[in-house]
Amino acid sequence: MATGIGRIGIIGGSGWLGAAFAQAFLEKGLVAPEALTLSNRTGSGPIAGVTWTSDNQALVERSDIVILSVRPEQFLDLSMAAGDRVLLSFMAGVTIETLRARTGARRIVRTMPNAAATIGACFTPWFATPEVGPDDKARVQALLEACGSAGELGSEDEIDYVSGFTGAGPALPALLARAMIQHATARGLPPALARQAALSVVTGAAQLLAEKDADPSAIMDALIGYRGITAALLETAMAGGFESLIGTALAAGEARAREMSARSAGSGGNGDA
Ligand SMILES: NC(=O)C1=CN([C@@H]2O[C@H](COP(=O)(O)OP(=O)(O)OC[C@H]3O[C@@H](n4cnc5c(N)ncnc54)[C@H](OP(=O)(O)O)[C@@H]3O)[C@@H](O)[C@H]2O)C=CC1
Ligand SMILES: O=C(O)[C@@H]1CCC=N1
Repeated sequence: MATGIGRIGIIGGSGWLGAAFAQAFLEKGLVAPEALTLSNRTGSGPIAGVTWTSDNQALVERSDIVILSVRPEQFLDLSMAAGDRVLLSFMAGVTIETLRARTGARRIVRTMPNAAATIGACFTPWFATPEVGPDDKARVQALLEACGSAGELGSEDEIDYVSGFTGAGPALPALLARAMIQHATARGLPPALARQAALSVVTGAAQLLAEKDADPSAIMDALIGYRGITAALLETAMAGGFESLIGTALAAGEARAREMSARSAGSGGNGDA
């Protein structure tokens, strides 16, 4: 192995997540440029000093850990045999069974990062098959922590749940910010100021909630305790079903992840390629 982490290959290394993790590995000194191989269909990309290829099997041969970061539908057109390497998948809705059937891998880790990986603020849950030993689990944890934090899940089933949760990342907070911008603009605030106000509310809240021991309920209770404006706002949102709607949305994300998993299953295997 080139370093304690080993040689890393990222299939889809020029994509949103693949490039974010590749940059973070290099910036944190976790992986040396000569130990990092990235692929896409053109065999070239914007990250310098590493090896680029369009040959995914060549990438596999140069790697100890292979990260799969193509879109689920692109995976169905992709051919590679992982052998004994650790295969770490970022893909939503592609099960361990499908990964095993299509790549021959047995040491498989499914993960669910999100778009905040680009700013190193992504929490990535992961689940590993029993064949992944403690040393490789430690490597996986270190690789994922390059873009934020990470934690092991107890079952693959939980990956489908978190796909619409951690995987969606900024999506629900962005919806909240947009709803605030739309309301404030309709109320007559200048659009630029409405945008600045809404984004500062959401990003300021994120920073407060990132404080150690921050408790969303405690923050709400403290503000409701004034029995004034925030109490009116929060109690109206809760009485209107805000929390139950968030639950319904998360359940819809989970259901879609399961549909995608079912669709990708039985798509055929070429693990001996
Ligand atoms: N983006 C997100 O927020 C999240 C994404 N995910 C999952 O992560 C995975 C990657 O997503 P994301 O980074 O957003 O996707 P992108 O579309 O940004 O990246 C996909 C990458 O795959 C490359 N690619 C496509 N086909 C092949 C191939 N046959 N061989 C090698 N490379 C190929 C593309 O390059 P080119 O077209 O040049 O070949 C591109 O670099 C997806 O499966 C998604 O479900 C999970 C959670 C959150
Ligand atoms: O929405 C998606 O399908 C991808 C995977 C999870 C988050 N983004």
